[in-house]
Amino acid sequence: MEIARTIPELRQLLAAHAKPAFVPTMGNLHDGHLALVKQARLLGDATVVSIFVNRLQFLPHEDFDSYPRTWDADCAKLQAAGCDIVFAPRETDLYPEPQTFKMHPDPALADILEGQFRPGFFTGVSTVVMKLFSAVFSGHAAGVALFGQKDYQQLMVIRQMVRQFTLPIEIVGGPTCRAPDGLALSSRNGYLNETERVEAVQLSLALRTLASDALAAANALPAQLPGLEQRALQALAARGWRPDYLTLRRRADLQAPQAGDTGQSLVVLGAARLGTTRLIDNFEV
Ligand SMILES: Nc1ncnc2c1ncn2[C@@H]1O[C@H](COP(=O)(O)OP(=O)(O)OP(=O)(O)O)[C@@H](O)[C@H]1O
Ligand SMILES: CC(C)(CO)[C@@H](O)C(=O)[O-]
Ligand code: BAL
Repeated sequence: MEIARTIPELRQLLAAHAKPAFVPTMGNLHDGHLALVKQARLLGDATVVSIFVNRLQFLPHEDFDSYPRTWDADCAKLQAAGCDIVFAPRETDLYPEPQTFKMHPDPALADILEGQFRPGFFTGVSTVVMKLFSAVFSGHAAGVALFGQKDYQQLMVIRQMVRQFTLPIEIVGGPTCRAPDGLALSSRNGYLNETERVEAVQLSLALRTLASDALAAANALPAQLPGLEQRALQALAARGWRPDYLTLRRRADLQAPQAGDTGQSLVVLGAARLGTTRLIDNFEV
């Protein structure tokens, strides 16, 4: 496994390869990341994983400084998973000058849900992903990049960006890896204390309940949905959570369902704080 710190180093390592398969991460790797890496190995002729905690996607009060940085453990896991190249730029390698030129994703998709509660988040994400794509894929006629469905809205924003800029990159979504109790794996799970870790699965259970209540509503769904969502929010709040949103949306555009939308076209998504930890999750209905 090779390690590239700078874009020229990365490009040199990739020069002999035809189709990079790329997994962008912020490090502190878990089995969800490693499942993407294993999938990537089947899809390209060089597997590249980036590790970069991107300041641009964090609000000033968020956890940029405390975000776990676990370089040695990450490298050991990537080596064992069969990664070929780790791209771990320093901030000055990726942002040698202030990033005044930014991506502005469609507000209809990016200013709702995560974007409502983390304003500017998807500008930060899509800007760094565009920069990472440029570092990894320039000079390549084909490539593939993999993202987890745990970050459902992020995957949609990136798909839209790639489509609208006709980048020659296939975007592949990997299923959400879960702990045995059903909690979605996430780097931020490491912030939870023992009691919170036991409680944490309740976010996914609340989403499952919302999904099954919504299916039971059948044709009455558009009228009943606000009440069902409110009930789900209150149930989590009663357990001590501070939910940002628990909602049922259309998979196609993350807008509210309309009469006639069936289960297969819907997704439940949620974000909530337990203590100081903010968790997100979703299920396709
Ligand atoms: N449980 C999971 N299953 C599958 N993919 C995942 C999972 N968790 C994260 N990913 C994916 O891994 C990639 C890198 O994510 P990231 O490094 O932010 O990890 P994370 O666990 O999502 O951390 P965070 O706590 O910041 O949300 C993203 O595409 C993300 O969707
Ligand atoms: C895609 C990403 C690596 C961009 O910083 C990040 O948002 C993440 O880890 O999901
Ligand atoms: N996995 C999403 C990255 C973030 O929360 O900043």
